[in-house]
Amino acid sequence: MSSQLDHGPRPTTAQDVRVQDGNLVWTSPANRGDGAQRQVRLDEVLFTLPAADAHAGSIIVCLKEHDGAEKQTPPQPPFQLVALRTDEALPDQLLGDGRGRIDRLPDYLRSSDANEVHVVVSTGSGLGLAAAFWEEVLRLVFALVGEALGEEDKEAARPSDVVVTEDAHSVRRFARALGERRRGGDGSAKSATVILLSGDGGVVDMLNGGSSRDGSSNDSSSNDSSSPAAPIVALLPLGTGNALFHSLHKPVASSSSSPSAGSGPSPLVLALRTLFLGAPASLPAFRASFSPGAHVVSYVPTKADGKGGSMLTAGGDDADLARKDAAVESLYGAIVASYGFHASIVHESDTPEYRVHGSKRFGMVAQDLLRESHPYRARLSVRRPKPLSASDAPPPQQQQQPLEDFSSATHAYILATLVSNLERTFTISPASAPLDNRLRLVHFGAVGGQRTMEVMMKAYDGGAHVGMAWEDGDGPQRVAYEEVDELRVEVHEDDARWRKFCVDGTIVEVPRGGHMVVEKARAGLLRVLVDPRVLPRR
Ligand SMILES: Nc1ncnc2c1ncn2[C@@H]1O[C@H](COP(=O)(O)OP(=O)(O)OP(=O)(O)O)[C@@H](O)[C@H]1O
Repeated sequence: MSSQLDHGPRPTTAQDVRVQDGNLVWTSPANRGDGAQRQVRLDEVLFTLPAADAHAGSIIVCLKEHDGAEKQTPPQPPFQLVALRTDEALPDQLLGDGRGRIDRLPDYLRSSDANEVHVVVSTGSGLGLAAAFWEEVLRLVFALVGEALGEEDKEAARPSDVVVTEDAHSVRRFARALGERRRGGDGSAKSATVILLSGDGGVVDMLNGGSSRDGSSNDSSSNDSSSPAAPIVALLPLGTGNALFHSLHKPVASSSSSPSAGSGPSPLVLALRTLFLGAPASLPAFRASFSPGAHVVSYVPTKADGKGGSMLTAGGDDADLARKDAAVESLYGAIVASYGFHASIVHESDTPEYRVHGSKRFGMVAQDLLRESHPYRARLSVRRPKPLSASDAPPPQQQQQPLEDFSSATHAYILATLVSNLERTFTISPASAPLDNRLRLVHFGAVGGQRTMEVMMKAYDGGAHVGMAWEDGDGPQRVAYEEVDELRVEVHEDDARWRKFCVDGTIVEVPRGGHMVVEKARAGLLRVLVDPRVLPRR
């Protein structure tokens, strides 16, 4: 795929531009004869730009998306970039609610001798729309912005390169090469921004592929400064769950001023606004360490040679897949580390057959797992945060709290997370706020398929599962929810199917008696671009 940007779309001239019922309405001179008005929802407006060739005037850039476009006849492109040019004063509503005006290319998007801007197009993510989004939207937005901002910015607004993934290791390879360049030691290291057209997997690959540092830390206050050298990732949510994106944008996702016009900006609209109007922040991360013998489990198509180890034991037609393992000692994550029901769903739904169903794949596999309702046998221990002293200041001696065992020997759900949402509408940790760098545990015991289902459904109800408590034959039960500094899970299962951990979608299997320890990593491994409205107030 070429990294050359040609011209952006020629903007349509718009007159009588106004806001009406949450819509941006205009008349186009070409259509004057039919008197027809055109409109987009205000929620579809990305931002405005100065018109390049005039002292006055503006370009309004919008993104329309079409559900099920591929099923129409003839098939429609799923995205349509709309650019309007007007010489009129803009309605005030165009500047607000996350819509802004770009008068200068932000530093983090300038390709120069001092800064690289990379676009990573992950063709295997989600429903496979990343390449179309790059070609039909993002490439053109960069061209529009460059043209609008003048000659100097036009050059700077060309991304340094575009990486299109060819296999499951492409992003890691890219991250490793980026890390090596940046650690070159010749003093020439550049800052870098990586625009990820992917799901959460792209972030994990960036965290694990590029880092050479020991990032573990028990110091929860160490997130105050992000290293200026840490690369910035910008998220374009083209995966399935997009947990990190939805969690970072949750406070601004439903703040639309135009309730009459729809349900707020789409994730891709929010993402494009953040890309051009955002601010970098240190990305909170954890480190999951595994006992000896642990290995990452992945599957590769093997029609060609038929080799590769044991086949998937559950989750669809597995005839064309072979397992490919790689030893692992530790992994960084920014989203979730889990054992039990969640890890099993992620593992068993990650087949080509299930992937075509988008986020529905999780529910499909969940049904089977709920029927089985396996009681996961493991020892769970947590290290709780040290209570603040009366003066609310940390005590002078920063001694750790002890690891404490949970009494139950069987479990349905053990999940530690740094984010609020695993999908846009699935709120696993309602107390988590963007960038708060607090690790929270959600846990419940082996309570049976029916009750597990009820707990999960409550998570779709804004995270109402965290207060649930009930009585059953084994006595009082509840969904435990608390902040932890460290989590340790030691697995006592004979069948390897139930010895899977999940770290941000990566599946790790341990031998019987093996364990995973999760603790916060120190700040500065990566930075992430966020909507400035979610930055902590100083
Ligand atoms: N061309 C390709 N061939 C094989 N695998 C690919 C290719 N491109 C990307 N992948 C892999 O596909 C996976 C996509 O994961 P990613 O997290 O981006 O999407 P997702 O799983 O659909 O979304 P989410 O993790 O947000 O639910 C990654 O493991 C990536 O390495």
